[in-house]
Amino acid sequence: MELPEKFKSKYKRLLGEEYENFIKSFDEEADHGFRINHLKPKANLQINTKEPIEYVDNGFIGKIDGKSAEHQSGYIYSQEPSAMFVAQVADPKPGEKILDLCAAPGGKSTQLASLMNNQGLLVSNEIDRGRAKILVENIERFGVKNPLILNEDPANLSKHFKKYFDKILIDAPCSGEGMFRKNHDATNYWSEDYPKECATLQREIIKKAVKMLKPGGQIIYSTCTFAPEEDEQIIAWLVDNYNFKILPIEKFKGMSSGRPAWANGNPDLSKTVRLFPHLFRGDGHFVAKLQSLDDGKIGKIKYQRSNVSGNLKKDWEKFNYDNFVNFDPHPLLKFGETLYSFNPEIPDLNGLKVMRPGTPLGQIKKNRIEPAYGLALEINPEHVKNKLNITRDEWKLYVHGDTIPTDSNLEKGWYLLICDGMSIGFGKVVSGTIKNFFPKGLRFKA
Ligand SMILES: C[S@@+](CC[C@H](N)C(=O)[O-])C[C@H]1O[C@@H](n2cnc3c(N)ncnc32)[C@H](O)[C@@H]1O
Repeated sequence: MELPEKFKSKYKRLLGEEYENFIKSFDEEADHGFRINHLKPKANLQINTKEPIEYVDNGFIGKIDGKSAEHQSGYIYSQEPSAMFVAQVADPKPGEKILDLCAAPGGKSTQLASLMNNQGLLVSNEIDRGRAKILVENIERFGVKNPLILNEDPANLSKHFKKYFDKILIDAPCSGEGMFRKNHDATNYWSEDYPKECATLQREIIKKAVKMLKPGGQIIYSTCTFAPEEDEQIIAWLVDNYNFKILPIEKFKGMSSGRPAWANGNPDLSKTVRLFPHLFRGDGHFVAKLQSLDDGKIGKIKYQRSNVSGNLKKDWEKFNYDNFVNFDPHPLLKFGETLYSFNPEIPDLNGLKVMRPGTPLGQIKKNRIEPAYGLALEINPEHVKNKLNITRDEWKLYVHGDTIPTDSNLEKGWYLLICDGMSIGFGKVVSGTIKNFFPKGLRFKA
């Protein structure tokens, strides 16, 4: 692979003897991986799980088909193997409040959600509107319960969540040197000064993150670049300017320690972790875990309240009675023309750019409700009255937006469509036909 000359001379100087192996690794094929989603009930998945990844209990080496039922239904998530290490390091505990500050397309958010097992609060934020929409699709597909998905600048976010989170993951925008193998065009953005420019942005993001962290909370910082300016030097700056200590991270095969000599010599920097493609099966990452040494109170917050009118509540209760069993999502929120359930720990959403305040339950129509696509992917099928098994060929018709012929004796109404055990969406059965409610913007030819 053609790499910028200044990139090569920089790493020759930094890596010494290791340099040749490092540079050779750029000519090897990029590594692919995927995770199986344990938030969903067991299903008959057609995937190859021969090569498990040691440090992620549901992670595997391999490439998945983005146009498969497994992918559409959120049973699997494609993620580069080194990127899977970060959420493991965050080690979220059920019940914690966690912010994924730079979250799109959602690899780390969906993994955090898995580890949190749908308990606690996950706030996933992405500054870029287009990328935030992809984040929504991926989190929705994954079936995360009551996620708050925002499209905010960290500065505005920090005004709404003062000293609030137990953990904040900053998977920072970076010079992306670890992406070169997968995306050769990324080398075009690279210049000698690019890592320094990225570091300036990273420091700004961290300053805002610190304001949102509870005293005693943790920051997990990661990049997919090798540049010391964005890795060890950022962490050195953080501990020099704020009251944090670097926590040790358990390393697995092929992982190496951060290099104090590449920053200010602080020996604790060796507690950070580098994943180099010449030593480790993955494209490359840097991860650090920091503990706030502050004590004191958490910030005061005005919580979001339910805003559902009496009539809408009645429509919801009828819709719930007709279609679900033992299902009581709450509190409820009308947001736009959609009814959601939301996590009662979220702050008042006024003044925030909200992509999703929680789990979408249904589209509000005049005097009735239609089930939301996102609900089909989140709800346990046990709670749905009418279910219909469809074949993989019928699934192809569904994701293409076609109607599907079915038994003409089937009672009219909403059905959760299930393919090989995977919930894939709702359909409306009317006189021997399943009417298609797969969202228009997501349709594809499988
Ligand atoms: C490395 S990517 C995140 C990948 C994601 N965590 C995942 O695992 O799928 C970094 C993200 O930071 C966002 N970003 C760019 N500038 C930013 C800023 N000033 N503040 C916060 N996020 C920013 C980018 O749009 C990008 O989506």
